[in-house]
Amino acid sequence: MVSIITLTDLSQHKTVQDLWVAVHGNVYDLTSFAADHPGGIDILVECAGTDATEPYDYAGHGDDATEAMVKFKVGPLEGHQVKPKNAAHSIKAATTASGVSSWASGSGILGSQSLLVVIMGVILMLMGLVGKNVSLVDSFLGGILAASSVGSVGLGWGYFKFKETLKHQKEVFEYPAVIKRRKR
Ligand code: HEM
Repeated sequence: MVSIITLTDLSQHKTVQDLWVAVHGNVYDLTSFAADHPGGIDILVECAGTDATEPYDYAGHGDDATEAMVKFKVGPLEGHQVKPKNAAHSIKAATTASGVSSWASGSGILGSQSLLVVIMGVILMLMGLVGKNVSLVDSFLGGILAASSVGSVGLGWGYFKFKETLKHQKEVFEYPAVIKRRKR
């Protein structure tokens, strides 16, 4: 039977000669590995006897580390709460999606505005064709003027919507704070 390790048990193993750390709900005995740790022995000694999940993630460990740590596993840590996987990614996905959808709905409205503008232009041109007091050139210019003003409003609105999308992404990239691993 696998015995659950309490934080008090864990805290008893905090020296170079007896070095345990907990990562993501499991406790690892890194005594034999510490000297070979690519990130250095000091950092392991610093977090020995504690739940080092946060610094572990912060260091940006990859698959090599995940594979290597299996053989050092002692057992599960008591009271570990499993965080929803890829929470940060879900936030990013949701925020980006909302940004994209607002952009998409923006362009949808832009599309209908353009249609409105074309209809207005056509009406004005037809007025020019049938009307006695309006010349074809005047009505055509009127159509262009109306089209460009409505079009500018639409473009301005679309631009602000697009800016919102960028703003969302910036916020997403700012959270959570992750320092990328150095390339070797
Ligand atoms: C639990 C067992 C651990 C194993 C098996 C492990 C393994 C590794 C490996 C293989 C690397 C090289 C980079 C990679 O391939 O990911 C690495 C780098 C590193 N590790 Fe660990 N590690 C462990 C725990 C920790 C802990 C608890 C810390 C605490 C802060 C830590 C801090 C670092 C740092 C700072 C680097 C260097 C990152 C860099 O500069 O590229 N490691 N580790």
